[in-house]
Amino acid sequence: MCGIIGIVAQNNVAADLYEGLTVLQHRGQDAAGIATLDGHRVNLHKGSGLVRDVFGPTEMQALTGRVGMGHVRYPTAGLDDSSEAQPFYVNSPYGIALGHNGNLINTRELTQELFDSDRRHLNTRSDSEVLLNVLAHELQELGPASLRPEHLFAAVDAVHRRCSGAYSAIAVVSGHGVLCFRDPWGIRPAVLGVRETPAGPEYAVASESVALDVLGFELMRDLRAGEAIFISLDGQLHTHDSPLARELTPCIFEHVYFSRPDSLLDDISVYKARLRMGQTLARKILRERPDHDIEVVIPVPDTSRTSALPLAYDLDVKYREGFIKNRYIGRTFIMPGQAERRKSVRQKLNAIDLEFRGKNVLIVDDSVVRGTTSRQIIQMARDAGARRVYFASASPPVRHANIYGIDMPAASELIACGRTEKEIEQELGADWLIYQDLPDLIEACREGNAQVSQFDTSCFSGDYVTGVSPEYLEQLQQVRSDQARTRRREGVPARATG
Ligand SMILES: O=P(O)(O)OC[C@H]1O[C@H](OP(=O)(O)OP(=O)(O)O)[C@H](O)[C@@H]1O
Ligand SMILES: NC(=O)CC[C@H](N)C(=O)O
Ligand SMILES: [Mg+2]
Repeated sequence: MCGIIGIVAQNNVAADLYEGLTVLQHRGQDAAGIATLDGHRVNLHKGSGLVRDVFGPTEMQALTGRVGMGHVRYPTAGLDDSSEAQPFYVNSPYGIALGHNGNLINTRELTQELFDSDRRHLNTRSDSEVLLNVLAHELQELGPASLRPEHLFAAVDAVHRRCSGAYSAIAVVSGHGVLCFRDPWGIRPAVLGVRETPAGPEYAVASESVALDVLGFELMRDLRAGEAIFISLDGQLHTHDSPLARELTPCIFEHVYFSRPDSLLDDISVYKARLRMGQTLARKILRERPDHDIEVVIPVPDTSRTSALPLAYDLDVKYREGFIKNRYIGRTFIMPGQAERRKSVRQKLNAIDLEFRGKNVLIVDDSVVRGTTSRQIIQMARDAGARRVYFASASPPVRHANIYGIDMPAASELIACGRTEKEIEQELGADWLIYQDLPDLIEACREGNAQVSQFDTSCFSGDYVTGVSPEYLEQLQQVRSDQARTRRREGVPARATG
C-alpha cells in the first residue's frame, strides 16, 4: 500500500510534500520520492528507505517549485529496489511524473501493447511505469500543443478503458499542473483538500485525510470512483466523473490495518470503524462462550489497540498493555521478506510478564495474515507465564491473495489458506482462536457511511470486483511469493513480470 500526495501551492512546496510523506510513512517504508515543477523543469529525487533517509538538505534545496507530488512505496510488483522507487518520469508528451498506489492486474498485456503498438519503452518491471506510459500515450494521441483539462480527462478515461486493477495516482504535468485519478471502482483511497491563503486557495490530494490535517488543509471530500481532478498552475480546480465509473468498492483492509486511525476514508472514520470491530467481536465471543473465563484483554500494538479497548469493555474484563512496542521499529507486515518480518516481531514487541502470569489472557490483533506475529506473540505470552492463551482477530481469516496493492501475492503463504479455524488455532498454538465474521466487519465499516454499499473484501472472500483470471493469480504467486523473491535475491532470474 503506497502513499501519495500532490500539492498546488502559492510558494515552494517541497517542505510540505516531505511533511505529508512522513505522515503517510505507515503506507510504505521501502522507498520515497518527490517531483516538483519549476517552470517547465521537473525536479525529481527518489531512493530506497524512509522519507528521512532519502531526503537531506541538499536534495530538498534542489526541489524548487510551488507544485509537486510525493510517494512512499510498499512494493507489490516488479523489483523491491531503488530503481523502481516512484515517481516515474516520461519526457513525452509535456514531461510527466507519476506516483501510484495500487496494483495493475493486466501489466503483461499492457506491456506488450506498449512495445508493439504504442512504441513506448519501459525500463523497469513496475506496473506503475506501465500506468504512466499508458497515460502518456493516450495524451500523446490526443495531441494538442495547448493542453486543456478535457484532454487530460479524456486520457484518464482511456486509462480506465485499458488498465485493470486498482489505482489511485497523482501526476505532475510540466507546464500545466497536478492530475489525480481514482480507478473505476475506487478501490484505493484518494482525498481532496483546500488551504486558504491571502494569495488564494491552495489544493492538495492525498491517500489519506491525515496528511491534509497535518499540513493545515481542510478536507473537502474523497474522489469518487473513477473520478479525475486537475489543478492547474493558476490554482483552478477541474473535476471529471468518468462514464466508466462503477459502484464505489473501497478496500476494507484500509480500515482493518492500513490507514491511520485519525483518517477519514470515504467519509468513514477509521478509528470509529475499528472501535465497532471490537464491539462486534465482543458480541461474538459472548454469543459463542457466554461463560468464558477471560481475565484480561491484551492488544498487539499498534493497530489492534483501537479495537481491543471496546472489546475488553464490552466483555467487562480488564484491558492491559501487556506488550510494549519499540517505537523505532517500523511496521512488520509491510517488510519485504519473511525472515526480516520474523526477526522484527521479536525486536519490536516485548512482554510485561506480570500482566500474563497465571492469567487467562485474550490477545487481540487486527488481522492474522501469514501468522508471523500471532505465532510468536502466543509463545511470548506462554513464556511470560499465562495460564491460557486465547487469540482474537478483528478481521476474518485471510484466505486469498490480494491483487489490489497489498503484498499478499501467494495464497499458500497465508496461514488460513486451506485450513479450518480449528487447524489454524492448532498451527498458532492458541487455546482458542476467534475471528470476526465478514458481515460484522462490513457492517462495522458501513455504519460510518451507509452510502458505501460494498467493499473490496477479496482477501477474505475471494470475490475480486474487477474479475481476475486464474492465470494471473498463478503468475503472481510464481513471481512474488517469498520463495520466488529469495531465489531472485540469490541470483536465480525471475520467470515472468508481476
Ligand atoms: O499475520 P502477520 O503476517 O504477522 O500479519 C499481521 C500483523 O501485521 C500487522 O502488524 P505490523 O507490525 O505490520 O503493524 P502495526 O504496528 O501497525 O500493528 C498487523 O497489525 C498484524 O499485527
Ligand atoms: N502498494 C502499492 O500501492 C504499490 C504500487 C506499485 N504497484 C509498486 O509496486 O510500486
Ligand atoms: Mg500489528
